[in-house]
Amino acid sequence: MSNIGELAVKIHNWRAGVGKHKSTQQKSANPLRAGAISAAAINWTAFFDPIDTHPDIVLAGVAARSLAKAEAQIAHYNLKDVKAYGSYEELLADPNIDVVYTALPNGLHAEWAIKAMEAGKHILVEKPIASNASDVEKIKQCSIRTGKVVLEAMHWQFHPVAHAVREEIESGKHGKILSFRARMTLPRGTLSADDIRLKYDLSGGATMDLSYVLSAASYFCGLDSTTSIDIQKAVPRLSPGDPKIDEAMDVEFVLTDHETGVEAFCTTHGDLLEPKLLGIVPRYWNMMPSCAIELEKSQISLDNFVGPHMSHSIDIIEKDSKGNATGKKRSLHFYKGGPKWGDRGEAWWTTYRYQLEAFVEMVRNVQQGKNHTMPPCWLSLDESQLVMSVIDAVYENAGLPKRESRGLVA
Ligand SMILES: NC(=O)C1=CN([C@@H]2O[C@H](COP(=O)(O)OP(=O)(O)OC[C@H]3O[C@@H](n4cnc5c(N)ncnc54)[C@H](OP(=O)(O)O)[C@@H]3O)[C@@H](O)[C@H]2O)C=CC1
Ligand SMILES: O=C1OC[C@@H](O)[C@H](O)[C@H]1O
Repeated sequence: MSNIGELAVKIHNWRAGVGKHKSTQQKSANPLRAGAISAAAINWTAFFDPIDTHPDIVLAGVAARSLAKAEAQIAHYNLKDVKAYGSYEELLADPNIDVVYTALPNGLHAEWAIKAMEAGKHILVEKPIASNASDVEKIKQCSIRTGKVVLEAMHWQFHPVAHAVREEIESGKHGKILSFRARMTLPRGTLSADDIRLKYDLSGGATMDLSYVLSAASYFCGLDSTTSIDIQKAVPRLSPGDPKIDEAMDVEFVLTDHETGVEAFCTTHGDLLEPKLLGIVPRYWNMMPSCAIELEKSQISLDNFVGPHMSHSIDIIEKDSKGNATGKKRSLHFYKGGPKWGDRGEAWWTTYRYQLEAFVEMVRNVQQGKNHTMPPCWLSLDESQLVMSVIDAVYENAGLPKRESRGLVA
């Protein structure tokens, strides 16, 4: 799957002429020195590529469980001045590394996020940040204790598209939210049978991997500490090979804001192995992740909320006084700008590049003792934990065991 993401970003970069920006990018006098824990397939897309166009961070190391694998990834991407480490511990022990990115299997995120912070590193952790909400609490406590930055790489929330749609909703001009729908599917055949996403011991499952749909419900419906979450129905399609793994999950839930009394009825659909049409044709045409938000006065649809840098559509259709859709449609596009980034950013920045911009700024703020100065856009651990608690509740309602982190002492 990560290879498809890489191909998509390579096509995007080629179309947008990003190579020119990479070759002319000047680095600051003392850039942050970054290391990757694991030679994961997503490393280039989510971390190495955005580093190339950021002035204040360089890639300095890649660690894998074997030195040969780390060296192979460095050679594959022709990375210059990057050290290979034969274990994650070695990279964490290196004082030359300031910040770490990790795309380990989900069940190892919490353990290595904590180890990284205890080794004095700031860390960007792939989504979902942990196996369950109580492990996010352990990450949070460690971040407070060590004073290190930790950020869940929920990259789409850093893109101007997310902010523009949320601003429309929060403006009040469309009335209250009535319902929310989101879907994301991978056609059967995209994942190999031994993929980490299909292993319970590594905290796999569709609800975990496609946590984007729940994060979108949370982000657009304004889930916060004043909201209650009531899962009404969670229907999994179980893996024939492992009945603890949800290949797919359909969820219906209500988010109630106790301050405003607003109830948002949410439905999400995630499928890691969407059955082929007639058992033969992979449904690639369904792959575009989408959201639909029904408000009192309008319907907002957002296509490709996960990878909006490639292309996206935001359509706002007005409703008449009876609540029926009129033909009046407004279409928006946001490749840069929006309510959070303003003049900052470039139309060719990927979601990952926006995310890196925020991460580096937060690390610099903390290094300068400005712990409460936030980047234009941020995702707090409290927000990550709330989404993780929705994931826990979904598994409970579906009658499936909560995912457990590996290697974490209670
Ligand atoms: N933000 C995004 O767009 C995306 C995010 N992701 C997230 O990134 C993470 C990794 O995904 P992806 O890159 O596709 O995964 P990969 O399978 O390619 O990489 C996982 C890495 O984990 C390491 N690892 C350590 N222990 C184990 C173990 N017991 N079994 C298997 N691997 C192990 C391996 O590292 P080593 O190199 O040391 O052998 C491997 O390279 C997931 O959390 C996923 O949700 C994935 C794709 C897209
Ligand atoms: O962006 C993504 O797309 C598909 C998933 O399997 C992957 O883990 C995810 O982050």
